[in-house]
Amino acid sequence: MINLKNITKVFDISDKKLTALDNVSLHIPQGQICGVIGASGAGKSTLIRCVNLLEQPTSGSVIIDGKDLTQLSDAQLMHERRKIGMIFQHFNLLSSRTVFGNIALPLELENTPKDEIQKRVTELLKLVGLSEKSAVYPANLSGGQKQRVAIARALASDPKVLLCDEATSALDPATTQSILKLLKEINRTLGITILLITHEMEVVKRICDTVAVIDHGQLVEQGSVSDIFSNPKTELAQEFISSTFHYNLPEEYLEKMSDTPRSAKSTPIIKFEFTGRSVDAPLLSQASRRFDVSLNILISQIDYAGGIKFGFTIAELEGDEDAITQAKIYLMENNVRVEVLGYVG
Ligand SMILES: Nc1ncnc2c1ncn2[C@@H]1O[C@H](COP(=O)(O)OP(=O)(O)OP(=O)(O)O)[C@@H](O)[C@H]1O
Repeated sequence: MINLKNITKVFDISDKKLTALDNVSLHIPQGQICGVIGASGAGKSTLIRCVNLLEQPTSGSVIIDGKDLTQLSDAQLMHERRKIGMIFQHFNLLSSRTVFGNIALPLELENTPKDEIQKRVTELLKLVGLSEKSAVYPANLSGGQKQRVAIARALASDPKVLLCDEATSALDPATTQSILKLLKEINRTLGITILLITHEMEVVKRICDTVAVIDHGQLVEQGSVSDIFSNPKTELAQEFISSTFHYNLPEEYLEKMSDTPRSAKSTPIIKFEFTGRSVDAPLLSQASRRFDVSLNILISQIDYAGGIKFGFTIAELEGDEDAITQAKIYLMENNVRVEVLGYVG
């Protein structure tokens, strides 16, 4: 449904050239949700803006529903853009129009008859759970409600594709969950293909089927969510996965911890991260037995993404220094990511 082929975007800034997208290719089949994740400045917004040609790629093709948008006349492009809805981080609602008026706008621009507008907007309000708010102005809505209005407006022209530009980044965690749930519902019930950009792996984990990691304008890794979570190939993908874990070490450990061992008796506090390839094997107990190292587990978490189990354990390791080193090597050889957080004692 969405097929980006070798997209490059170069911005001319005074006498310098900045390559914001470098030969990006991405295919999203009909009905799938794809997340593009990257750090600030990686090129996410430029990429999503190239999909509806708000930004003209310097080279490459943007094929939506079989048509290459870069080859169309302005009139043809306007027609094809109706197949593409978009929502934004800051909702972009018209403050002078009510909820009804905002959702009705794209239909009015298409000269849809009034009774049809009434019917369609009523349906959309029901879909996004805002039937009671039809006559309310955006200023009197919560962030989550505003995004629901924006979603309804994006769906008004019955698009085949929905682009989401950091759609939950301005929302609190609970509201984020409810908006992601709504997007998933829309994807399932209406079969709409969704491309979303985000800097949060949490969003990818919750609703995406596939994910692409963007870094300095290049897609450095892409695949199904289960593939990436079970076998991240780049350090960047691994970092995004790690960022979905939230933990606090006990205060008593933080107070005692130092970056380097204070004495020969110091013991390391180590974070072991497991992905789909390592999480089911009893690797920690194997390492403990094999190298005679004892583990005092402080925190452990397991989560799921795309049907894949992944997680981490933070433990204090006691034993001979060589034995600890060998245990660490053994775990790393078995696809466990090992990070020394500090030392105690
Ligand atoms: N209109 C523009 N003119 C010149 N440079 C631009 C323009 N838009 C984006 N850039 C540059 O292109 C690069 C990618 O920017 P982009 O906004 O796509 O990144 P991003 O991943 O969306 O970042 P963020 O998450 O901070 O919004 C940045 O270096 C940015 O400064």
